[in-house]
Amino acid sequence: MSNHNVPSLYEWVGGIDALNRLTKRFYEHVTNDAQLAPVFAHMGADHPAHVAAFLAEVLGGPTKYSEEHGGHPHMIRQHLNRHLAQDQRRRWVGLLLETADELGMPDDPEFRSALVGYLEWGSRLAVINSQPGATVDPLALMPKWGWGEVKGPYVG
Ligand code: HEM
Repeated sequence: MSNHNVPSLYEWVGGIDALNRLTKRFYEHVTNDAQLAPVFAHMGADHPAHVAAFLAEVLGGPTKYSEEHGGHPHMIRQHLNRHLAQDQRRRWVGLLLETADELGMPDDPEFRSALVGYLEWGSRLAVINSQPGATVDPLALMPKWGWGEVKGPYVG
């Protein structure tokens, strides 16, 4: 397969319908999870769809989250001052992956390692941005995730 024909992670997972199925089921589980339910007690009915649109854009799909939902700065703002803890972050990632298994999402090692790489990276940023004193760069670019590397060491 030439590079030109390599599908994006977005295409591989099954597009926006698959991501909507994933986040809908995931947040159903979240509301029944002792550790996570309190964190998401005030989320709106659109939260799963917003997170699906965000993931879609990160994974190489349509740029709807940037165009209609405020892009990366808006997402970061949603995490400010929430004092998220590592055990909550770990549960969030674990439950999302369990939900992907439950729904029969692609489970080839290449896709899952790329997905886990993004979820680890993104969820750790969410924790960092939820601590006191964190600020939002209004020009923050949307992360883009592909099949490979994390593009170098942490620079803050
Ligand atoms: C890769 C990791 C993550 C992504 C992509 C992500 C994505 C998002 C997005 C897109 C929003 C804003 C939704 C909107 O526009 O309405 C949001 C809000 C939020 N996120 Fe995250 N998030 C991540 C990790 C986490 C983790 C680990 C936690 C906590 C354990 C968390 C807790 C929250 C909360 C509490 C909100 C606000 C919900 C509300 O409206 O009340 N997030 N997240």
